[in-house]
Amino acid sequence: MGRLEEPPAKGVRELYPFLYEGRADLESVLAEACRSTEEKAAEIVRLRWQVAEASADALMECAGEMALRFASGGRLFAFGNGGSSTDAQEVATAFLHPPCGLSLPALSLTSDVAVVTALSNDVGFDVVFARQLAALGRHGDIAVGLSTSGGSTNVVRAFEEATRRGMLTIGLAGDEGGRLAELDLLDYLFVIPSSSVHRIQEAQTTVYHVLWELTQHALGAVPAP
Ligand SMILES: O=C(CO)[C@@H](O)[C@H](O)[C@H](O)[C@H](O)COP(=O)(O)O
Repeated sequence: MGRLEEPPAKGVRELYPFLYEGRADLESVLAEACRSTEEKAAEIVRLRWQVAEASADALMECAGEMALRFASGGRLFAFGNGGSSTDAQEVATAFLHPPCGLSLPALSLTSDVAVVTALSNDVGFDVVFARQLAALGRHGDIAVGLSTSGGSTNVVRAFEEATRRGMLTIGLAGDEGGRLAELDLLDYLFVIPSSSVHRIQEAQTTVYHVLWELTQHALGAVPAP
């Protein structure tokens, strides 16, 4: 990989003089930003290796369980807050409308603004996912919850509801797993060992894309990864 030490300075000062107003140090700031970008890229590679090494067997086993659920008519429900809410949407989209392989029934519980706001307004944000699972979830379905801290109450409550309903429960968390790890509630918990919310979110994409690929393979829809 080429080094990123040099800032993209050529012509920048001429093209965007307002950027430099009152910022004599901007070039060194840009250089530092480039260096730090390279370090972050290296960190995300390291984290992905760590989670792959620590969880290879669990990922394969989990994907096998997911394939069994889908083959028996199960559906996947994904949920999370903030950046994890859009990750939940990507999880659902990847399973429902993949670039190749089988289209599988999957829904994000973060996507319907009317449902999310009504439940939050009328009942409380803590139950925004649990209430949806109480209405939609059935024995044999799959719950995928993402939380970088592992501590969001609405994610924990959703998993409690999913467990009551006999759903397969799969959590993605960061750091040391937070409350999701402490509660020891889940069938599978994949932890990204970082305290950076952004690095955790980046590594979590790899976890759920690998789960997607292994599940499709277990269903005979795509070749072995
Ligand atoms: O980091 C971002 C966006 O990248 C934030 O929006 C972040 O997702 C939000 O603060 C969430 O509410 C954090 O919740 P959680 O991941 O700890 O469950």
